[in-house]
Amino acid sequence: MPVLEVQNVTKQYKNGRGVENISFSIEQGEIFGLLGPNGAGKTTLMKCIVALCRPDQGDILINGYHVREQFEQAMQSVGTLISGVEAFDFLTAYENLHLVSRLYPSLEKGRIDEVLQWVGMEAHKHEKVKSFSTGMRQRLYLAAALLSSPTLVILDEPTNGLDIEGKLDFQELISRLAKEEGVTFILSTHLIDEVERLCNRIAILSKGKIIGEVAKSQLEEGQTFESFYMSKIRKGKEVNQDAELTK
Ligand SMILES: Nc1ncnc2c1ncn2[C@@H]1O[C@H](COP(=O)(O)OP(=O)(O)OP(=O)(O)O)[C@@H](O)[C@H]1O
Repeated sequence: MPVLEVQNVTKQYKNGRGVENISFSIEQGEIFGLLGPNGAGKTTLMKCIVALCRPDQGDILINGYHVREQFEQAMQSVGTLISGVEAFDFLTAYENLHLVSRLYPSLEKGRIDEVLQWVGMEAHKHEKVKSFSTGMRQRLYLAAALLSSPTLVILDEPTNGLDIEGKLDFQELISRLAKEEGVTFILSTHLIDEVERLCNRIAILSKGKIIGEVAKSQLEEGQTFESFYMSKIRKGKEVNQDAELTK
């Protein structure tokens, strides 16, 4: 059974933007990259997956549970880092994670320290979040996403604001969790080197639609995720230009 199934999902905002008829599924242990230009619909789709946004049509299943009808069961094994979801500034890193941990009564003692160590924030755990840099906040959000030992982790531009070392540490952590613990990841990012390094499959969103999907194993000789991405984006532009000309 796939960890995540997105079936014909459409979400249209009042201004007509959003995502249209999106379908894909992800198997356990995959690192799935969601790529696309600014405004393509990546965050919207991720928000739909974790029910921060209600699709107009379509179904989303996590480990076989319907996100809409079986929300609690579906979300039990999900960790998320989605733009726009903030920590409490007036609490420390540890206190913020402690607050999140109350959602998961069966967490082991010491788990907060463990995830803080993973993301390199142990030394700052008793500092208030209001004094944190963007990168430190991002590390804290990642720690929160991993706190409950989720089997599916949804990361929206997770290395935004991280320094070089932070990025590399993060990439190592994701690879390790996927390989050793079988954790499944969906990752949206604009950093193509991150995609090449981490992802085993990608989907390309453009103007709310999927215009390409490929696994690393399906790439032709000499082809990279970057060249696949650029070929799809260029093709999309040509199609749009042709449509304009025939209007
Ligand atoms: N709450 C909203 N109300 C109206 N339109 C919205 C809303 N949120 C997003 N949009 C629009 O929907 C489209 C998709 O936005 P979304 O944030 O999902 O894109 P994205 O691929 O995550 O972009 P980026 O790479 O810039 O983060 C954009 O055109 C955006 O302007």
